[in-house]
Amino acid sequence: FCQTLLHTVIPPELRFAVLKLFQRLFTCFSSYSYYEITEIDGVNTNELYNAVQLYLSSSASSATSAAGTTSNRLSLTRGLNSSNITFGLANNDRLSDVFNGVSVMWEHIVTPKQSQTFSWRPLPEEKRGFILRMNKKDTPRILQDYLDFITERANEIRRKNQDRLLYTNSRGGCLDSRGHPWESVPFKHPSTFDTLAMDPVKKMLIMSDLRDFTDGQAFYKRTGRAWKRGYLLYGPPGTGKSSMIAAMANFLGYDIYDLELTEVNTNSELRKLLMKTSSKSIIVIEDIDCSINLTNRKKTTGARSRNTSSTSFDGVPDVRSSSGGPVGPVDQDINETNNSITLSGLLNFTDGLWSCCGSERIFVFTTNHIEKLDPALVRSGRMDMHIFMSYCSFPAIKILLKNYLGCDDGDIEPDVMDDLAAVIDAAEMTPADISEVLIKNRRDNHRALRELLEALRSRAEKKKLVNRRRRLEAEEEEVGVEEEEKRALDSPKEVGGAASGGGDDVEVNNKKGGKHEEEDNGIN
Ligand SMILES: Nc1ncnc2c1ncn2[C@@H]1O[C@H](COP(=O)(O)OP(=O)(O)OP(=O)(O)O)[C@@H](O)[C@H]1O
Ligand SMILES: [Mg+2]
Repeated sequence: FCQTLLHTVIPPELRFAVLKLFQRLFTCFSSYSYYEITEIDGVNTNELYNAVQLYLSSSASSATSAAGTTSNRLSLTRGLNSSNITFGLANNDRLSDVFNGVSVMWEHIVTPKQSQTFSWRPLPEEKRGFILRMNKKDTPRILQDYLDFITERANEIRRKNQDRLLYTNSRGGCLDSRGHPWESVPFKHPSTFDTLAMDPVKKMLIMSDLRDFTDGQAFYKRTGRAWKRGYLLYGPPGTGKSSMIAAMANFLGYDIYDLELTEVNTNSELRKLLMKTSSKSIIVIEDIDCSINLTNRKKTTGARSRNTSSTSFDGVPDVRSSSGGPVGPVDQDINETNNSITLSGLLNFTDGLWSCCGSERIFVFTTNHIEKLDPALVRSGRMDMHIFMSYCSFPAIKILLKNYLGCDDGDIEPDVMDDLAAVIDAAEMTPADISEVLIKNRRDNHRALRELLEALRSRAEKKKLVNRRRRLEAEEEEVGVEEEEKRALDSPKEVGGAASGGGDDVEVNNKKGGKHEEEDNGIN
C-alpha cells in the first residue's frame, strides 16, 4: 500500500532523485566500492561483461569454486563453432571471489528495460550487468590487475572451449578476400597424450616442457628470448609424429598452421605467412627433409632438364644429380626455378628477427630422416627439443592394449605379457602396425593378443634374418678390402713419368670399388 502510495503521490523524477541521493549517501559511508559492468554500454557490447561472465562461469561451474560460494542456479551457453558448454551466473545471483588474498563479491543484476528508447538496433528486453563490490582500501591495489586477470582467464576459456582450427597454405602464396594467406578448417583430431603410445616418462617430460612454455611469459621476457619453442619429431613412418602434433594442440588448446613449404615460393611469402599466424598456435612443417630437397619444386621452363637436381635452400641449384654423384655445372637457364626460398629464409622463419612477429608460438618439424637435416636448422634456439618417435616399446604397447582392447595390466595373463615383453623390442614394430592388428581383432581380445604375438614374432624373425645377411655382407666386404690391400702391396710399384717434375709419387690408376677412375692429377 505504501509503495503504491509512493508511486502515485511522488512523481517519478523526484522518486528517482531521492533514490539516487540515498544511494550516494550509502556509498559515502560504506567501506565498499561498487563497480557496475553493464552488458551493453551505449549500443556496443561491453567486452568486459562477457569476460566477467565467462570468468565467473569457470568458478561457478566448478563444484568447489576456488573463490567463494557456488551458485545454485547457472545459465548454460554454447559458443559459435564450439562443442563445449559454458556455465554462467543466473540472474540476480551472487558469487564471491578471492584475488591476491582480497575477497570481492559479484552480483549479477538483471532489470527489465524501461520504455524502449528508439534505437536502430533492437536492444535486449532486459538490462544486464554485474556489480563488483570491493573493499575501498583494496581498490587502488588490485582493481586493474584483477580486471586484467579476468580478461586473460576469459580468453583462455574461450580458446579452450572453441574447437581447434587447422590452417593450411594450400592456396600457395595468394591471399583470400580478407588478404589472408591461410585457409582454416575445424580441427577435430582425437589424438591426446593419453591415446599416444609412447614411453610414459618421455611423455611426461614433453607435457611438462609444454606447460613450462605456456607459463613462461615472464621467463622469456626476463631472458630476452622470443616467446617461442621448437620441437623436432623424428623417427620411422607410423610412429606417431603427426599424432603427437595433434596431441600437443589439444593439450595446449592451440590452433595448428600446417605449412606446406613446396607451396611457398619466396622468402617474403614465408614472412607474410608467419606474420599472419596468431599467437598461441603451433606452426608445423611436416617431412621437412623432403621439403628441403624439394626435387619436385623445380619447374623447368620448357627446356629439358639435364638432371633432376634439387634446389638446396641457399637458392643455388644443388649440383648433386639424382644419383647423388657429382655432375658438371648446372646450366642456369635449364633449371629455371620459380622460387627463391632460401635456407636463411627458413632459419629466420624459425629463429631470428622474423620469428618475433607475434609471441607464444610453437614450431614443430617432423622428419623420417634426421640425418638429412641441415645442422643449422636443428640447433637449439630453433629445434629446442628433439623427440625420437621410436618403434613400439613395452610400456607403449600396454597403452595400445588399453586403448584398443580396453585391457589393463591385470586383464591379461602374466605369461602373455611376458611373451610380449620378450619379443617387442626385437620386432621393431611401429604403433601404426600394431594398431592395425588390434583394430582387426578388436571384437575378440584373445584372438587379438594371439595375432599380435604372431605378428611380433614373425617380424622379429625377419629382422634377425636381415641383420644376419647384413653382417655377412659387411664381413665379405671387409675380406674384399683386405685382399685388395694385400694385392696392392704385392704388385710392383710404378714410378710416375719424368713430366711429373719429380713431384710425389701418385697412383695413376686408382681402383676404387672395382671401378677405374682417372684421378685428375695432371698425369694421364
Ligand atoms: N605413438 C602412437 N600412439 C598411438 N597411435 C599411433 C602412434 N603412432 C602411430 N599411431 C597410429 O598410426 C597412425 C599413423 O600415425 P601418425 O600419422 O602419427 O604417424 P607418423 O609418424 O606421422 O607417420 P609418417 O612419418 O608417415 O607421417 C595414426 O592413425 C595413429 O592412430
Ligand atoms: Mg605424419
